[in-house]
Amino acid sequence: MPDEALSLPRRAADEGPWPAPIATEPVHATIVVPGSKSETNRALVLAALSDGPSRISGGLEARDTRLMREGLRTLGVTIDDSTDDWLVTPPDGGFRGGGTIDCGLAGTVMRFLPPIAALADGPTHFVGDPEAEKRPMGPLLDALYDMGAEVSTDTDSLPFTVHGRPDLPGGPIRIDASGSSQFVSGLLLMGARCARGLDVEHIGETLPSRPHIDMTVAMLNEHGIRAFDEGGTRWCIEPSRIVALDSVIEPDLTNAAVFLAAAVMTVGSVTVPGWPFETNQPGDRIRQILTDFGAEVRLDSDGLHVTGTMHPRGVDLDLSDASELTPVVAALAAIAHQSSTIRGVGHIRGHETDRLAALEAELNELGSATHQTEDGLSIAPRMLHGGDWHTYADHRMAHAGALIGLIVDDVTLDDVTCTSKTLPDFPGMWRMMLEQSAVWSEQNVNGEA
Ligand SMILES: O=C(O)C1=C[C@@H](OP(=O)(O)O)[C@@H](O)[C@H](O)C1
Ligand SMILES: C=C(OP(=O)(O)O)C(=O)O
Repeated sequence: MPDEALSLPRRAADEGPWPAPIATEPVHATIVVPGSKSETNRALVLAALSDGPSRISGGLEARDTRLMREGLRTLGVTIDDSTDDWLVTPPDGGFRGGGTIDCGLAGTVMRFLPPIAALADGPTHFVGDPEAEKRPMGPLLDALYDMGAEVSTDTDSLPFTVHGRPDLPGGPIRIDASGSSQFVSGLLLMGARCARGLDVEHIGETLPSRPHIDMTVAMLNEHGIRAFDEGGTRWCIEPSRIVALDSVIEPDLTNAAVFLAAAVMTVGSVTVPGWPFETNQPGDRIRQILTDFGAEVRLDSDGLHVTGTMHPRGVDLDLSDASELTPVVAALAAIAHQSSTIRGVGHIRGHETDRLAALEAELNELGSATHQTEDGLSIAPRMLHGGDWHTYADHRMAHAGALIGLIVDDVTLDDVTCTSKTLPDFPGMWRMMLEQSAVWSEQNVNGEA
């Protein structure tokens, strides 16, 4: 179980059932979204593997990134995160074994740190939340074994122990990454530190979340590492030092999605400042998705602006590249005026929870006609009603429930504190969004009078 010291402060008011606040007027708000989880955890890992100290600015302060920092500290990395600019100093004499790393429910921690532990001078034990023990790990653990590390595990999932060696050979690896792109990213991030480099070939039928692999390759390039991407399913990395580099983290575009979707839910408008014009984050796909629903979407130097429409359309989307968006998209689809189909996301049965089963169960509990397909969901328009919404410890299930609760009376989440996985204070941000909307409404009505 997670060490209490690792939990972010949770507000007593947010513990226990959380009645999702209703939007008494359309949402009109500007929401500043904290740093990207995916970029923050890659930047931390690359800084730890680099040839000198580096700074990370705008890093996300949330449970997943805190677990990553604690995990790296266990491996001997020094991280000063007492100010907003984190200073990361790699260990002098190589990575240190002998510790236990808590992965919580963080995919990036459980998939990015075992490859680094494989370079350590002793064994590292990995544990996680009970839900984390259901997440796929087998292909990555097999790959570590093929690279020259010993791995002890009873179940092919958490908990397990990686017996590292500083002279890890590496070499050619064949891996089925159809369960998670993070297997590939985790290997590529440390590949240059293997004695023979790494030659990773994906041998599965499908490869989800490809933009996240592109993000890994792009960040490796910035650190002076060339990962030759051969045909999109094979990546070759020469052994080399990893050049230390200061980095600035973009806002988390996937976390922004729930706030932007609030504009569509309530026929209001939301702005997210600092939206990058160019990015490797798959969350950027939300711009096209909300346009498909019928929203007006505009990107300018002030940020991304979304204005909702009275009659949101149904959508037909392949979300394999941006599967993290599925819960928020499914919530919107449930209130759209035509049927929707979401495809290409079978692997999210192995995310924080089985998201297809969870969305089917919770949406139908509120009166929806949602069905799982082999690789996604079909959602037909129905009038929704209030009820209990289970979050299954999944932050994005909480986002979906909160969204529906904006326009459907009496939706109560069993737990909202799970949102601290990637946002330090989602309930506070949600309340602030509604408070801003009330002020906007008052000013607007007064302005018109
Ligand atoms: O590498 C990353 O930062 C991520 C990759 C994706 O994982 P999957 O490929 O398992 O979907 C994504 O869903 C996850 O939220 C973050
Ligand atoms: C799938 C997700 O997270 P993780 O990094 O734990 O895989 C997510 O954030 O939607």
